[in-house]
Amino acid sequence: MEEAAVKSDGLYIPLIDFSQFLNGNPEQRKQTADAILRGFQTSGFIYLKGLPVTSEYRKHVFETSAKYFRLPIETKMSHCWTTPEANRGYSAPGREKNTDLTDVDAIKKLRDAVPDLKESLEIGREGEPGRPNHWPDEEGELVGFKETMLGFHEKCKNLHIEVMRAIAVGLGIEESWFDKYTDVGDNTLRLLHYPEVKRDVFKINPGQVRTGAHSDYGSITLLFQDSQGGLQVQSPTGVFVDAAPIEDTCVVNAGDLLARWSNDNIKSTIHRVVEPPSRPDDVYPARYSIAYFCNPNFKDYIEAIPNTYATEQDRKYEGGDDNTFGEKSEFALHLAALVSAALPKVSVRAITYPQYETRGDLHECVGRFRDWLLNRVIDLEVAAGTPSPTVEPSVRTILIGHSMGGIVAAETAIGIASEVPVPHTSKSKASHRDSLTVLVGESVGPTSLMFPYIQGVLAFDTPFLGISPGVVAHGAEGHYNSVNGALAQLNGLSTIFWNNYNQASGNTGGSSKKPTGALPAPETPQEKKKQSGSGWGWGQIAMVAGAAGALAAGGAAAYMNREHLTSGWTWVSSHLEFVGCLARGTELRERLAKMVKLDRQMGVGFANLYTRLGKAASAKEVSMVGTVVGNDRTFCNLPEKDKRTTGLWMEAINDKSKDEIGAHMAMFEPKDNPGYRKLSEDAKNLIVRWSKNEWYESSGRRAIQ
Ligand SMILES: O=C(O)CCC(=O)C(=O)O
Ligand SMILES: [Fe+2]
Repeated sequence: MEEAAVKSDGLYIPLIDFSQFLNGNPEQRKQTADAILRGFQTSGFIYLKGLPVTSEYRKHVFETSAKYFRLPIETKMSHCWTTPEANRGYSAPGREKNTDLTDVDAIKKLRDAVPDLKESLEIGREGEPGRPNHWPDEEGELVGFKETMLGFHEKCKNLHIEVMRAIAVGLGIEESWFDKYTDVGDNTLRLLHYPEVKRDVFKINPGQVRTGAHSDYGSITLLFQDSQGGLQVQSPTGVFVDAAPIEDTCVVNAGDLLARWSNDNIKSTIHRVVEPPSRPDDVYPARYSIAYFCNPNFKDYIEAIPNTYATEQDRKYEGGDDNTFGEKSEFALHLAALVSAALPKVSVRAITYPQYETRGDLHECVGRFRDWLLNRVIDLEVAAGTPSPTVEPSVRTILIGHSMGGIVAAETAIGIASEVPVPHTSKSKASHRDSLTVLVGESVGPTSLMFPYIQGVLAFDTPFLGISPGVVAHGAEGHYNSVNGALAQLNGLSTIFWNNYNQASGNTGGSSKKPTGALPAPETPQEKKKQSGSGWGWGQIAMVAGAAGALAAGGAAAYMNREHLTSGWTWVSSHLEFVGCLARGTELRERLAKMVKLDRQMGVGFANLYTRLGKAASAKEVSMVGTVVGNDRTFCNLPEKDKRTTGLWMEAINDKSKDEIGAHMAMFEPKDNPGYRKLSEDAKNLIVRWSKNEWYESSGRRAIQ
């Protein structure tokens, strides 16, 4: 039933007859499912035959693809790939470089030196709001192109559903377990063409490849290759082994997401495309392949698949990405609903920024967030059909950040606004003449220039002035101290808290009063495993975004996650750069002052809703500071009561929480925060207050796809 498709250097890739799963009896189905799962577990790759894709149909799709690539480059460039979010359209040779590198400069260098020798067309789910596919005009040879490709997209979508069912059967869980993740079909069909290339090119440049070594990022990839060859898969010993074409088969490999989703039971293996196996001629012929990259539905919450771990302890990865504002961003959605009801003239949307993006250096993170925000707003403006979005944007954004996310949100707003001349009180009539005049114009209405237009920054428990000494002090919450200790040991970071402590106590003295926090307990092997490469982040940014005259908000997460507090060094160091911004006292105060200025001069609303402990909290001994009365306990350092320099700070009392970090984390959990309703109301009222202006009054709610 199972043969070897590839067997070399310790790499074994099985060739499996999928018809035995699709049409077989229960025993055949189970055996086939087991073989499929085993293949994914051992090499991360399998070959499937017996597919519901006839040779003629396959040939037709490949021929249609070849016709497409024969179009002149200018024609193909007319519908080119634009943003990673949309991931649709044509990519010319040299645009993409497949690699597992993550450093932007290093990738650029590599791409310049050895660009992938390929071109491609990405086709996403047709009809996804705000993300249209970029189709070529259907003329001549290309008549019927769209229909063919959408038909194949659908065919592959069904194949994805069936392969995931086989994995479920192999794992011994409900066969339909994955169906709820695969029904939408948030998958990408990618037509690939590797143009013919002189043999010398590979000789002259030893690093030259057709597609650089990489792993795929989604759940599974269905790869249809022609007969030329060149695909290689990395063996356990690090050797690249040919995964030679076998007629009428499909190569299926698991991606990074499935590896993580399966608690690393399944492998996501590195592969690449090189020149075909040696031939006598001087020119390697063109190669065509078609990859179908599968993902769970983009809206889905992802956590470990059942039966991929024995006990809770064995679960290596945290679920989901977007649980700061409640498990499925409920708070963001709830708030969007409240705001929507209060602002009936505009459409309101909540959009969450992916958690994994909030890493590393603060300024780089802000840059990435800004790019993302810009793309999202452009998508919304395009969907709304706004004629000139940069002159008269119809989208207004409220950035909403939790914890450190508030700092990202504030930095983003400051950055965007700094490119806008401060408006004079008298408006020049010339300002709306054309977009260029407006952009460089000196005296214009504030609303016409900022793009994306930020209406407000709403922060939740953001330590704009650092973290309160009570949080770091050695006290009743024993295990939290390990991380504080770890933080304190790290160069530079020790000042995060102590600067603020000094400030709070009026002590401007030196570093002699640093805490001598205990180092974290030695990690268990389990914990170690949990941290290495797991990719969880301390933060996430969530957005509540509106469209077509609406609002958006972005923010981030808990930078201290309860479960991760005990994990010590790795946690701290992996986010060191980012958390490090808390150590820069002057920068902290300047940031706040800039936000206040933005509020006053440009009408960008700004507030920080900070947690304060209520009835459940006891007074707490704070070493070197004294005693903090129970209900004075906050997570954030509070400003002196001068709103002119620090903006609006509103308390959000939690009567259930016994400690500051608990309150900080439970802000958006109704069951752990009795003040949740009030918090939501306060947040809504602020957004409504900031948004009820001329723009709002002149809006009419428009339907957005
Ligand atoms: O063209 C191929 O055979 C493989 C392409 C690939 O691995 C990819 O695009 O991710
Ligand atoms: Fe790939």
